[in-house]
Amino acid sequence: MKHTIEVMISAEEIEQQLDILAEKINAHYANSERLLMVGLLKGSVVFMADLCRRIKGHVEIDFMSVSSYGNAMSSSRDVKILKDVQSDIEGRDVLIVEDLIDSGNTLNKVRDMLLLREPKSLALCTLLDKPERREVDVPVDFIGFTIPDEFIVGYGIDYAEQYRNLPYIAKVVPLD
Ligand SMILES: O=P(O)(O)OC[C@H]1O[C@H](OP(=O)(O)OP(=O)(O)O)[C@H](O)[C@@H]1O
Ligand code: HPA
Ligand SMILES: [Mg+2]
Repeated sequence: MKHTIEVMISAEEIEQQLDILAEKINAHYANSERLLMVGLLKGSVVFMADLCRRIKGHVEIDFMSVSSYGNAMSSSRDVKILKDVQSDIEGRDVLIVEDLIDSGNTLNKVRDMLLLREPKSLALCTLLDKPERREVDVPVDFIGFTIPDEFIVGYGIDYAEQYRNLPYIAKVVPLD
């Protein structure tokens, strides 16, 4: 598809919001002994790298890979688990770190799966939330930005694997 991109959230705005988000997360986990942050590959990698460096105390990171979009622009609803976490999460405080919640299918599936393993607590953090697109309800504890129904790229998020390296968030604008 022929398209262009337009900046939606600048790198400076992301930095500022990460400071606010990290402050909330640090306060929430002030008494936690071994917080485990679980990022969903690949989209959350950039966000995870910036967020985890702002979290205090003993923190571990791990990753899962699930995929529902492939190279398409809409969710297939059929969320596939491609790589599981390496850590045993039973009895742990677990924070899922996600770049974007759109339909909610990805996080809903991951949440259900991780809850079966009986973590001490399970919370969800997303940089971007697109509530207008929600198909399933997911309880989100920490949200960076609530955004309108636009297709987003940058800061880890792709369109057909392109644009993950952008330091800002942009929207994809189709050209005819
Ligand atoms: O709320 P949903 O409608 O499920 O969509 C959100 C998910 O879709 C994207 O991932 P994708 O499956 O494209 O994989 P990627 O992170 O490797 O790009 C995005 O990074 C979220 O993980
Ligand atoms: O807006 C989006 N951009 C990229 N990937 C996505 N997966 C769900 N929504 C999006
Ligand atoms: Mg993607």
